[in-house]
Amino acid sequence: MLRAENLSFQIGGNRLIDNVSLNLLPGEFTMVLGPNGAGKSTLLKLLTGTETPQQGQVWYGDQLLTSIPLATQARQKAVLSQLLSLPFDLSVAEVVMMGRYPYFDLNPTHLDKQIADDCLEAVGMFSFRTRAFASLSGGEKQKVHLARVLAQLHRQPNDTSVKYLFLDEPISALDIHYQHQILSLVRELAAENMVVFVIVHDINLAFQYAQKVILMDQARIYGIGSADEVLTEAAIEAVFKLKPYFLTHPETGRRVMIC
Ligand SMILES: Nc1ncnc2c1ncn2[C@@H]1O[C@H](COP(=O)(O)OP(=O)(O)OP(=O)(O)O)[C@@H](O)[C@H]1O
Repeated sequence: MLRAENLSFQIGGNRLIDNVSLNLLPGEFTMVLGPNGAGKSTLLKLLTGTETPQQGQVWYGDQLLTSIPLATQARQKAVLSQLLSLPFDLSVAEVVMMGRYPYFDLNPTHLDKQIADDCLEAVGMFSFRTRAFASLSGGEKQKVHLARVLAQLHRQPNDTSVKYLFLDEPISALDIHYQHQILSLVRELAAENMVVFVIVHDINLAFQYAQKVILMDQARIYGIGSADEVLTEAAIEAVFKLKPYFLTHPETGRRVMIC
């Protein structure tokens, strides 16, 4: 389990995260929603150790995140941030292989190459493996970075340890087919003893995929629970300043929102 207790974080007197506590369970697909500037990406940075809170602590299992050696963290935790450009001129295969860096010393093994290829295949990008990463479209870049984090958390058959996957708007550049393909894939991964924390803006995707929703507003958690519990008419009006209408999906019966 991931446990965050009373996290607060400010920059120059600006409170970006205000006394946030939460538990994230392995096996549970958590989606994080909220308006622009609510603090979603900042919360992700605090939960992954990219930023250090002025107040509060983050625990991975029974260990404080700050006490876990970075080499260990690199094998249990993967992060996809919103920034997709790279400072170097790398091929697609080389970008995905970055996800395997925690596992080899100088040269990737045959297994590392196989895992990288499999992850590219999983996101529909295997045929691009020799292309220059910089030459890809925005959506193609996003898929390659997804393959990189999948390669980083790839499990060996006897590995049952908890893994932690953090994705900041991973489908923002993807067409509707790949939005669903990637979220289905991530849901399958969550079921394999993985803590999954995914920031999205699409409320209907949360109704469809999320097992837990965290709705953020103004540096705090506005609501946490199932999508039906959290994404209510009152909450959406209060947080997004928009009146929603709810329909019922004709086949699945789940809630669908229109505005
Ligand atoms: N380095 C910084 N200095 C000052 N303010 C910052 C800094 N980084 C972020 N902020 C502010 O903190 C707030 C939260 O930012 P954050 O990126 O966490 O929002 P978000 O919920 O992820 O938004 P979005 O949906 O637009 O991506 C924003 O108002 C942002 O302008």
